[in-house]
Amino acid sequence: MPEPADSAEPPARADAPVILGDVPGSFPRSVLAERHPALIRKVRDAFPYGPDRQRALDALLKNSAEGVLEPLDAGAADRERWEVWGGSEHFGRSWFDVPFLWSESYFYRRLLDAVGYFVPGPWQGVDPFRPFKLAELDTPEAEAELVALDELAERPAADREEALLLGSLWGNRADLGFRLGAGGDGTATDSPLVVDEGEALRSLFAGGTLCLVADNSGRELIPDLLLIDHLLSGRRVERAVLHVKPYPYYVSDATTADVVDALRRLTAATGAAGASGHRLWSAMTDGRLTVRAHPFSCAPLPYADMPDDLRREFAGADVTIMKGDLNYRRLVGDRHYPATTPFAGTTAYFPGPVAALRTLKSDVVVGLDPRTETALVADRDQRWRTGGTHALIQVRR
Ligand SMILES: O=P(O)(O)OC[C@@]1(O)O[C@H](CO)[C@@H](O)[C@@H]1O
Repeated sequence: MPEPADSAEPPARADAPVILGDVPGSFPRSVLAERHPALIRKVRDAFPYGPDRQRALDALLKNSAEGVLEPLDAGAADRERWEVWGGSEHFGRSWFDVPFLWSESYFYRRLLDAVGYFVPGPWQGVDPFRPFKLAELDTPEAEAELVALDELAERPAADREEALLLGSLWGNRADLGFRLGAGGDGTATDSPLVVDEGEALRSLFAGGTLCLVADNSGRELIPDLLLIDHLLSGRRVERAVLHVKPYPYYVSDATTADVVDALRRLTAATGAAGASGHRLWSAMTDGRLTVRAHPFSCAPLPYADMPDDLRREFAGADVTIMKGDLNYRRLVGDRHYPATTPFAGTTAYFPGPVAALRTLKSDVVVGLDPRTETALVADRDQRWRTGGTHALIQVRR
């Protein structure tokens, strides 16, 4: 088992400015000013909420555009948690003036309030994003991806592993929040990875424990589960822990209910996909695959601030895979780093080997070779950072 790394903040982290939402024309500002109102409209259209919920959605729309951040209601079970997570510092300020990670995360928490997710009543526990997540599982594209597994099953295990790893990586493009905005530029193809440390990652599959910190449900979670099945059934890992969100978040982020939906989708399939689904189901029932929904998974903070119990959990893993853009921002810190800042420095605090599998959908990136950065900028100015057209695999042992 690796020794816990030094938790002191590396200089790179402390020096780079935190990303805020206040710069006109910036990506964060477009998320707060355009994606969030679009999301409210979408959720409103998807459910016949009554007048009280409609009014609450109107209030959120207005507050998030021109108001200030306000504490959660007195009765909210997590009111104090949000104070500790930074609320006491940020409440009373504009949504645009606090760290982007903070205001964006708080928006999702407030959206759940507006739709009555946490309070007793007819809408308690009803995931406002569920219709979109379910629709994803039912597309011809999702079907084609499952059918393709039959052919993959014929290939040598090492090839299968590489394909499944890339499937899990590119599955991260399946992000419903991202599709609400100007994000994808429609030219997304599987371009060469801007950093490819896939081999280093695979060398860490040595029969121990894998933590996979999931991102989106549907067409990202299915390939994540297929990768886990491959690793468990080939004894590449002995045990896998899948971290999901304790409540709906960032539109399509996976919750336990989404894991069950994905497993049902797989077990209902024929051929290799169905077989995988049944193996995963058994792995969950016999404890080789466990699902965790830690409250910190929805925290508006970088993982450098993780609580001790979660730190111990990651310290006990032989490798932790962080999926997706948001987890990347939280892993390295949501800051304006020079793109060539070493990944190892920004993740030195992490208590064990850690890997990022991410398509690039926000400004943050570290660990690029200077030539790669120059070529990317020459080709598409800074759009490569946010367009979802590029991806990376980075590892810190
Ligand atoms: O974590 P994911 O699903 O890969 O991407 C989430 C994300 O791209 O969506 C937001 C915009 O809607 C970004 O701020 C955020 O990082």
